[in-house]
Amino acid sequence: MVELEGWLPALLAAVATLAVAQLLLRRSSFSSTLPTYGPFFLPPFVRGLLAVYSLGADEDAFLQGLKRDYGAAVYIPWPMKTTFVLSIEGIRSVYAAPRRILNFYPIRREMQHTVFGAAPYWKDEYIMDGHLFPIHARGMSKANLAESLIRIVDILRVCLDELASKVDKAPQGEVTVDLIKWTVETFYDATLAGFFGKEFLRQDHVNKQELYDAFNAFDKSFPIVASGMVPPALLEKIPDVKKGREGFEVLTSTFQRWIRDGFHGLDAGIVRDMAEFATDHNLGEREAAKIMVADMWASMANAPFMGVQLLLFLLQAPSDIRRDLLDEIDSSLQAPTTEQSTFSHLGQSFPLLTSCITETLRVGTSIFSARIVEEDFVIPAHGKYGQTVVPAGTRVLSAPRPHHLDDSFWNGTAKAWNGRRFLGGSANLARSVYGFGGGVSRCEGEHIAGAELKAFISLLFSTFEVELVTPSNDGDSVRRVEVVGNEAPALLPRRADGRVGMGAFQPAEGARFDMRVRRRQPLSS
Ligand code: HEM
Repeated sequence: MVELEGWLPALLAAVATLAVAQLLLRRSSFSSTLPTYGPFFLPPFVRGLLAVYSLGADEDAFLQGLKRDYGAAVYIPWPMKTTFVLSIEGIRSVYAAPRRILNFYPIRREMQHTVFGAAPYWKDEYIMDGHLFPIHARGMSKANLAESLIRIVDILRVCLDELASKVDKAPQGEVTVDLIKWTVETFYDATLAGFFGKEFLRQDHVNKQELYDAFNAFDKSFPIVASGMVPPALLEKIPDVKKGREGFEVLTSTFQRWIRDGFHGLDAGIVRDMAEFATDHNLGEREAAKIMVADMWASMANAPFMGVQLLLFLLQAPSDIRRDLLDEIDSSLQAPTTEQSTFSHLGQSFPLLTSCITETLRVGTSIFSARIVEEDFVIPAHGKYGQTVVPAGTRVLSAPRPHHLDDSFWNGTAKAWNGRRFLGGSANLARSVYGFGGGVSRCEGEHIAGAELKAFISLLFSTFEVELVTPSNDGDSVRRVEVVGNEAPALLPRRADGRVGMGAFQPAEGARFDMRVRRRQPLSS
C-alpha cells in the first residue's frame, strides 16, 4: 500500500504553490477570459458556497478582494450563478448596454411576483413592460411629483415644529433626541404623506405604529426573499420571512381599504396612476394594493437611512463645512416659502449640500444592479484589464462598491468622507457615483430623494443648533469613517447584517446615537 503520510505534505504544498502562482498571475495581468471565483482545485459548487459565505461575512472585504484578485469581472458558481462586474469601465458598459444584450425587465417583473406577490399577470410583457413600467416612470418624473414634494416639505415642517415645541418647553431650552429613531420616523411620516396624501395616517383604521412595524418586518425579510437563493418551500420556515409575510399582509390590507374608501383626499399622483392601471387591466383592488406596497417600500427602504448617515457626517464634518453649509442654507431661505418646496429651488440652491449627499452616497451605499445576459456581453479591454466576455444565458450584477472605495480613482482618499469632493470643477465626478444604480434600473426616486434630503437638512439646521452626543456604546456597535480635514474619524452605527447590495446602509438593530437640539440663535443682520 502507498505510504500516504510522507506524500501528503508535499502534495498539499504543490497545490498551494500552484494556487498562489495562479493568483499572482491574475494580479499582474488580468486574463482576457472570464475567471471563476475560488481556488481552481475545488469543485465549482464549493467555490460558490465559499463566495456566499465570504460575501455575508464581510461584504466590503469580499467585493474589494474580487476586484483585486480577478479584475473587471468574475463568475461566481452555484448558488449565485452570476458574474460580478467590478471595474468602472465594466460598470459603465453594463449600464450602457442595450436591452437586446443585457435585459432588466424579466428581473423587474419577477421581483413583482416573488417579493410583492403579484398574481400571474406579472409574466405578461405587454402589461408589465408595455404599460406598468412606463406609467410608473412617468409618475415618478419631477413634474408629476411636484405636489408630493410640497406635501413632504409640509410634513417635515410639522415634525420640526413638534420638536421645537419640546425644545421650548424644556427647562434649559435643550432636548436630547434619539437621532436614528427621530430621523427615520420623520422620513416615514413625510414620505407617506408625499406619496399617499396627508390624510393617510389619519384614517380611523390605520394605526401608525402597527403600520411601521409591519413595514419594518417586511423590509427585514426583503433581502432573503429577493436573493432568490432560498427555495420557496424553505423560505416559509425562516422566522423573519414569516414575520415579513405577516407585515406584508397588514400593508396590503391597509392599502386595499384605502382604495375602497376612495383614496382619502389624494386627488392625483403616482399611486393613483397605479390604481388606475390596475383598474384598466381588471387586476382588482388587492393587486393594486400590492403595487402600492412596492412603492411604499421603494420610497422608504433607502431615503431615511441616507438621512441618518448624512446627518451624522454633517454633525461630524470639519467646522468650515458646517459654516459654509449654514451660509448656503440661510441664503436659500431668502426665497419665498412656496418656492422652497420646489424641485428647481432645492436643485439649485445647495451646491455644497449636494456634494455632501453625493459623497454620502459614495461611502454609504452598496448596490447590485442585476441583468440577464441575452447575447454575449463584452467588457472591452481597459488599463490593466483584458477584454472579458460574459456568456449569453447567464446573469450579471454590476457591483460599484469596490469602485467607490478604489483609491486609484478617488485620488488616494477613497475611504474618507470629503464633503467638498464634488464641488466646482469636480462636479462631473458625481457621475461616477452609483448609489442610485444606473441605466435602465436606475432609481426612479432619485430626484425626490435628493430634494427630501436637502429639505430635511436645511429645515433642521436653520431651526436648531444640533450637536452629536458622542455615543457611549462604542466598540462593536460603531464603525469609523475617516473624514478629510478632521483628525478624528466620524462615528457611524455598525451596518445591519444580511443586507448585501441593498442600497443605503441601515444601522444594526439596537444602534443608538443621540443629538442635543436647541433653538438656533437668531441671525444678526
Ligand atoms: C437616497 C435614497 C435612495 C437611494 C440610495 C435609492 C437607491 C436605489 C437603488 C440602488 C435602486 C436600484 C438600482 C439598480 O438596480 O440599478 C433603486 C430603485 C428604485 N428606487 Fe430608489 N433609492 C432612494 C430613494 C428612493 C425614493 C424616495 C423612491 C420613491 C418612490 C425610490 C424609488 C425607486 C424605484 C421605483 C426603484 C425601482 C426602479 C426599477 O426597478 O427600475 N427610491 N433605488
